Amino acid sequence: MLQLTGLTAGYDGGTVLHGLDLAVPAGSVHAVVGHNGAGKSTLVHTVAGLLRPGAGSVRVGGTEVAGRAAHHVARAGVGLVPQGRRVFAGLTVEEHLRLAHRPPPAGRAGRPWTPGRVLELLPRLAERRTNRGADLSGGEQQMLALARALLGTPRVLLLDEPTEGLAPVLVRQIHELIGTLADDGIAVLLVSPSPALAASCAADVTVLTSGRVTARLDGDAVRADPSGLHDALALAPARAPSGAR
Ligand SMILES: Nc1ncnc2c1ncn2[C@@H]1O[C@H](COP(=O)(O)OP(=O)(O)OP(=O)(O)O)[C@@H](O)[C@H]1O
Repeated sequence: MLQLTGLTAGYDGGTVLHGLDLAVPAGSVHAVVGHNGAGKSTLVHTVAGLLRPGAGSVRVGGTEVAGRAAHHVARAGVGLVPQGRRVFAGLTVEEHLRLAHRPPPAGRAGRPWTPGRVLELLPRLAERRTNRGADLSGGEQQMLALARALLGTPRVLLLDEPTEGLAPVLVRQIHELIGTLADDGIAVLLVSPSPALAASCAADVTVLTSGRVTARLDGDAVRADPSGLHDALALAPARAPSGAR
């Protein structure tokens, strides 16, 4: 469902992603794990159309979207849950959901996501539906960011550090939710510095080091023995050299 080939991207200072190849089939979770500065957010932003790639291909269900604007990529079926959640402080949960709801294009397979359906999936948000973004806990804000992305009925969901700063009980809930969404047919690409998140729910795990793939592991193998993933991360430099190259 999501196919990246030779993806290269960066900023004015230079190249951050160096020819990345990666695939996420429908109904599966692919985790990209890497230290701070490895290029994880750059990867997510490039796929989402927020950053123009220097070279390479981004295919969503076979359609090329590399270099297209973010609204076009969203229309092609890519949903983004950004790092830091970015909910609106002054809008209520209901208002967020109303604003985010976009009926899927004609012919899109699967059951469309509506505000009612996301509130069934996320009952805590239903209880907080009249609360403003500023009054939600970090976990509730994360759920709201996820709800907002689902309301475009995505075929591909990009999750940028979805458990950052959350208590262990919420981290477990997010792991379960990610599994539920993949079971529903969504291709999930999640990026995180946490090997635990990758090991919890991913079918495939890629280690990103200074914008290059340095290991590809099978999720079941990581669950059986996480030492391979820990070794791959230990071999990666803890920090990318300062600035983009
Ligand atoms: N807007 C920007 N302009 C210039 N350089 C940037 C910009 N955003 C990120 N970078 C640089 O690109 C590199 C990769 O950053 P990126 O945020 O993609 O890493 P990351 O793996 O997501 O890190 P973290 O886990 O800390 O969020 C870093 O060297 C960073 O300084």
